Amino acid sequence: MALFLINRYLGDEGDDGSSNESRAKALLAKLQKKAKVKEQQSLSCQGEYQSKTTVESDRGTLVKKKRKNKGGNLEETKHPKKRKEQVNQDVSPPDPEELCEGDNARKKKDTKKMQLTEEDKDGMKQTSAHNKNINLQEAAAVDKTELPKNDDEMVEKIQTDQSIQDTETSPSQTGFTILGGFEKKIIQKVQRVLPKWLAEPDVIQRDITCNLVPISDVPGICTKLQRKLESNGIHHLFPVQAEVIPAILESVSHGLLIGRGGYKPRDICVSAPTGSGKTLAFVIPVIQALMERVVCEVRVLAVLPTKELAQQVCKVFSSYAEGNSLKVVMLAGQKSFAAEQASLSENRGGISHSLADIVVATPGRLVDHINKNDGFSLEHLRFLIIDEADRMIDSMHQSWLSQVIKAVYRPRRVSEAVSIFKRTEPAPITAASLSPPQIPLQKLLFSATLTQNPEKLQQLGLHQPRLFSSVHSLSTTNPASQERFNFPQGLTEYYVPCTLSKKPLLILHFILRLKFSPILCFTNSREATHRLYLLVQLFGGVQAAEFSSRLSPNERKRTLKEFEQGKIQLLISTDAAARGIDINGVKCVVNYDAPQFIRTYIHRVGRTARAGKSGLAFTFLLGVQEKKFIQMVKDAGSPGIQKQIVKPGSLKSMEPRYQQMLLELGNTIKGEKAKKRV
Ligand SMILES: Nc1ncnc2c1ncn2[C@@H]1O[C@H](COP(=O)(O)OP(=O)(O)OP(=O)(O)O)[C@@H](O)[C@H]1O
Repeated sequence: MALFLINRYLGDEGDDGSSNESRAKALLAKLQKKAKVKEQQSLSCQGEYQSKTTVESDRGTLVKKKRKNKGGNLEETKHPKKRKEQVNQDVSPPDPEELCEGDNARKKKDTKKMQLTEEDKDGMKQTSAHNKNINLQEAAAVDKTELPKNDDEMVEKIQTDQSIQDTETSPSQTGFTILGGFEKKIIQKVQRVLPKWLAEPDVIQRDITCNLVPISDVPGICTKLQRKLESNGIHHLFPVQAEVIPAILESVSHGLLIGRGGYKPRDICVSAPTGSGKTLAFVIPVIQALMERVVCEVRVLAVLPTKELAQQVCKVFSSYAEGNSLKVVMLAGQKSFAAEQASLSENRGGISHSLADIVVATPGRLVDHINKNDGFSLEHLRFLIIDEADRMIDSMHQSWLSQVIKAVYRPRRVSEAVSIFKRTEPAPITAASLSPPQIPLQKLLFSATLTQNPEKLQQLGLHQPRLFSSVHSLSTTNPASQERFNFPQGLTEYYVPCTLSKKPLLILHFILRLKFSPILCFTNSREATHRLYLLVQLFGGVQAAEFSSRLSPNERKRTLKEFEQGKIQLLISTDAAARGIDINGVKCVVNYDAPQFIRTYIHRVGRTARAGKSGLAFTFLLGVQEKKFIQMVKDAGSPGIQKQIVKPGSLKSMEPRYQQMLLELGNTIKGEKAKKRV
């Protein structure tokens, strides 16, 4: 028995009425199909039966007999099928319906047969009752044999059958009370309900160029850092920085030990477009918070998904930590484990001393140090920065976060573990003296595509989170079928309809004829990246390079540097360069392979049009991809993606060379494979 029913939000698919309508239509079509099969079976069974029964003349006699019995029912004469059924009853041959009908019809018939036997037993020979029974039998016969002429009739028939079944089993008829079971109810549609902090964010202006804030107007930034910013060519802060920097600074206004009013500070989440300056939004306040520290301990940990991103963020931290005696260490596997270990701590007089204030790490290497490096302690950690937070949530299966949290609350030294037995000077007892101050751990999350899925965010164990977002469309009940994001203001998006074989020619056309350079070109796999790179190399005339996990970390570092220096015109990459990478001067991004997910698209195209500049993004689309892709981009809140047609004529002159190149490519790939085997 159902005691209660939980209506649960089952995702976005079922939200719109149109999908319900289409489901109903599909159901109806299914029912109609079943009915047709049943109809055909019934007809074929009747055919079988007809061949078994005797000649037509017999039927005529029997019909007459029946008319006599019933006082000449005109209806009967109008329906040969009904007549046939009556013949069956009178001569009692095997019922053709029984041969092919389902259980329900058989059940109905059995019930009626049972009724007749009871009457006989009781000696009820009243003619009226008998006639009534015959009429019932006739009705059942009509019900069984009358076939619908069209689909509507069939649906009606199914409904009538259902209602007959319902009345047959209804408790009022049987006299029994049926326990349990479910009443048919319309399932309530459940809307997604966002928690208040997600539904009502602090709004960030998304237009960078019109909303620059002079550094001196932003409260809390110390003069030392103001000067540092200016010396780095930054005179105004971007909207995300003007909002988030004071919020973080406020949480450390009473020092590193307690938050405002003695409470644990709120965690901060930031969702702002690509290239809007999120890195400085955490670097500046965190450096300022640590400037007054006396003992060197790891107080800031920034976690990033890739080596390249860790390197980039480490560089920004180092630039602003310079001159403040703060030490920044990177744990991303660029150096050997032992070298990283040596940069983290040193042993003096048998005691391990930290050599790092700020650690920038990738999750894998971080976990290695937590588990294998005794000199690495997170017990003084004050800020945990999670950049590219949505991606980091997805990599939570590595359980890096739970390991960090465990390390934060695990005392390093045995003496500190038993500090409860330490003698303290007698003093008046207060709430504060009974619970010694603890360093609060504050989480700072940043992403251009921060998830609004509360279940995913819950994995982070956020404390009274506060969201800063440039997406305005959030509401407590979100009717939108997809999450919406903000695109950089200066970005212009195009899609180029094409065929698979024309794609390489198109990219060559973009670079050689249209003179788009430098181009950052994305494919969907490292194999595709390598093949396209070889093809462009064979064609000649273009300074190209590839960027994927085929390359060693050092090769990747060098490639990015050369691309930034303008030595590479075309960088062909996997999604390894899609997130966070800040390369100055990328004017054009090409999605050679259309991305499958909207987040991937947003991050890829976000490598251009950064820091308020303008940029172009082209996506090559095959005919089958067009509709779905354009809808996906529209649903995500894109201001508009335009069609860009490249006429086949403009590629023609490159075709002979291209055909020759394809043959050469085959040989090159064969050669590479042979080399690998050796
Ligand atoms: N106030 C500022 N004035 C001028 N340039 C700035 C300012 N703040 C940041 N920048 C520059 O803007 C660029 C983009 O910044 P950043 O990499 O922090 O963006 P982001 O929001 O983290 O982007 P993504 O989401 O792609 O990681 C960088 O080159 C940075 O130096």
